[in-house]
Amino acid sequence: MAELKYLSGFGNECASEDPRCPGSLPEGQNNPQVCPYNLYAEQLSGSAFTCPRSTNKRSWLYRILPSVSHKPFESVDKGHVTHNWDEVDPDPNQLRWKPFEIPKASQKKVDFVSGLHTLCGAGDIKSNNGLAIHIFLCNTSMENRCFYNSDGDFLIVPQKGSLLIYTEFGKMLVQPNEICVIQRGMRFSIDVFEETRGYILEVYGVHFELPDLGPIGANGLANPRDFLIPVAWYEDRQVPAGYTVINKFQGKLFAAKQNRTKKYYVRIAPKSQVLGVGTLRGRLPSLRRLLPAFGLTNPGTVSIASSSSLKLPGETSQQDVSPFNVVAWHGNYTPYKYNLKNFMVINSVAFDHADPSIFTVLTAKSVRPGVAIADFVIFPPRWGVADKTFRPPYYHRNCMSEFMGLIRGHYEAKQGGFLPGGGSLHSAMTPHGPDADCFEKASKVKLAPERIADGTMAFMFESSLSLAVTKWGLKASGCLDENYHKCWEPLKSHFTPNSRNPAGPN
Ligand SMILES: O=C(O)Cc1cc(O)ccc1O
Ligand SMILES: [Fe+2]
Repeated sequence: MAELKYLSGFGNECASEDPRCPGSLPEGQNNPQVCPYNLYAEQLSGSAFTCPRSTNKRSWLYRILPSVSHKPFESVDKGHVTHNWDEVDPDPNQLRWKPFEIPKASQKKVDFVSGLHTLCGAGDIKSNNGLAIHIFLCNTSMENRCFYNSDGDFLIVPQKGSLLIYTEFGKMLVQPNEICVIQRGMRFSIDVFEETRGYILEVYGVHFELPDLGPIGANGLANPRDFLIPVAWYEDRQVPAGYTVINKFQGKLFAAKQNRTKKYYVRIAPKSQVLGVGTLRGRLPSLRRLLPAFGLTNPGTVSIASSSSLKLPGETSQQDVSPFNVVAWHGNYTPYKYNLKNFMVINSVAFDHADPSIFTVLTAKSVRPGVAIADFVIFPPRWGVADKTFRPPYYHRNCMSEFMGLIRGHYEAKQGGFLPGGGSLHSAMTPHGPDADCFEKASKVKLAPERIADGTMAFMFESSLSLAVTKWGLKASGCLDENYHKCWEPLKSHFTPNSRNPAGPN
């Protein structure tokens, strides 16, 4: 596959034309009476029209057919997708999952959508407040079907296998150690190349932002220029077997077939005699302009009908068409991707363990200052240099809920048991921290500058909401590690009431 091109800059106002149609973006206005190349103009609003400029998000898409060209949506099986946070009784225990099992392609073909499994979540989809964490486990590309989410934004973290994502804005290749965000309403279809696994953080009603930097200054953490946006790409592809648009709406799945433009037939009124077929893509006004082609000069004598009963012999009246028919777009509401290797790590260079908020890549803010619906936090490779310090994560209890996943390598707070493709959940105020082995090692080790987490990448979805685990998460996944709590059992008292031992071995 030829290397894909991208635009760059987080939240930028971008503009892109498929090079096959130069000049396809209207000049100086959004809604010309007739768009270049006779495209349709369609706005995708990602914020209320009236949001302040700093949070206002919308894009204009110039496309072969508007998205509204589809048959009615019908409810379909939602598999393991849920927004029911009362499926099982609450469980405050530390939870850990072994790597979630990917179905074998030889046994069952599963694509990204049918491979979605909701693990936990909280909040309310209908009032646009909350989040869900899903695991995707698939082995097959989405074939002539795309997906869009009416409920929220998807932050997708591939862990095994690359994702080639077709979107209305163009194509993105997202490999493990990269992440992408597909915002609410954007249609996408995913090709995979092997048995593929990853994590999704879905937030309802808000969009991800870069965290404020405060005293850090103007640069650092995830820099805006490293966020990549696809360039316009279209296909004018008819799918005789039917193209299916899948929609997640209020937590349930629906499917609709997407129609090619109805053909319009020109007849002489009142005899209903079909004279000929009009353009495939034109709108009615432009069809009227075609009338001279049928030798008709007086529009008063004709009517234009779309009824398939007027079909000419050999004509099909409707065919299904790819939704990736956007020839050009402009705006600031787009999908984007980011390579985690570009994260500029800031950390303690003197002593003590800083809070993991220093590793925040993206945040989805709540209305309470400093309190996130969800943060996406990573634990990237870096130097550990803190003097006289217990360097691994500290023991703690947190009013926030912490879901962790591992893309590759191992995590600094655990010697074993937390594996790539697995996960852990430490709920609100549930105690957790380094396992016994990790504590013993880190409190004895001679401190010197050391590389931490080289070749590894753990991450955390941290939320101010109290997360409920689903039935799939607790039972059906079959991956829950019943022995997780045992990793802290060997922790022993080192209390020496008669010796203060202020600085440990150093
Ligand atoms: O629980 C965890 O492993 C995540 C975490 C890491 C860290 O460095 C400090 C606090 C914290 O919750
Ligand atoms: Fe923690």
